[in-house]
Amino acid sequence: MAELHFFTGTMDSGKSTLALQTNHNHAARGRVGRIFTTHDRAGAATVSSRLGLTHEALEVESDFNFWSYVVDTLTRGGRIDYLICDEAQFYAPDQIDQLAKVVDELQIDVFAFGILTDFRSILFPGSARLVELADRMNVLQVEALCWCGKRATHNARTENGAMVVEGEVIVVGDVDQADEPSAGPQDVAYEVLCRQHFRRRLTADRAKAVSLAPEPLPFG
Ligand SMILES: Nc1ncnc2c1ncn2[C@@H]1O[C@H](COP(=O)(O)OP(=O)(O)O)[C@@H](O)[C@H]1O
Ligand SMILES: Cc1cn([C@H]2C[C@H](O)[C@@H](COP(=O)(O)O)O2)c(=O)[nH]c1=O
Repeated sequence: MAELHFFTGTMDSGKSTLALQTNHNHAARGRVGRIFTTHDRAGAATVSSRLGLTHEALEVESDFNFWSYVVDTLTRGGRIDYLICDEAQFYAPDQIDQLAKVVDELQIDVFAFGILTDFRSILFPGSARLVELADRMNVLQVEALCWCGKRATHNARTENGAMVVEGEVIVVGDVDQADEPSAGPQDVAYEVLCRQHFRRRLTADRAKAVSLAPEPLPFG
């Protein structure tokens, strides 16, 4: 039986790597798939992993219809055994419904990968629909860590180095790497945090500044 799988985790937890590994393993056994993504950091029509793997993909525009695409392909004699869907948090809920229909009516496996919540800690509509419809939901086993060492559960956004909770929902960006110079004044970056430090808006930079300050921070 085909299934709709949803693999989720914070940013930087290995989702795109797993997406490309999943494609590799299925393709190696002669199965024929299609790889989809949208708004990847590496640019349009590309799935990129921080481990250095990249693969060309089909870009999912807002009016793209998975059901029509698959039916058209099969009607023209094409073969599709599975779909890999990266950055699925950005897909519209209707597109997730189309993916579920592809699984049920055409017996094609769908492997979707995406983050659950945005920088405000609110579910992305596409991810919410995946939670509602997926046959299996898997949380990535390689845990991204907060600066304090606890498991990171939230994706914080920083602007001018400070965590923000207002703004556009979709802003493509990356987590700052520890060995890279910190973001410039206009840069938007992301940082994964545990819930406590997300609630307190305590990013690594701010924690460092606070620990150097003479007065302790008055937490409410
Ligand atoms: N230099 C490295 N050596 C080993 N692992 C790395 C390195 N850089 C990144 N990674 C791994 O890659 C993961 C991020 O993979 P990626 O597929 O890009 O994540 P996601 O798609 O979830 O944002 C990191 O959590 C880390 O485990
Ligand atoms: C939290 C959050 C993230 N994004 C963007 C930032 C990245 O481009 C992707 C996530 O990619 P990853 O492969 O999981 O690292 O999503 C966004 O647009 N809005 C947000 O709130």
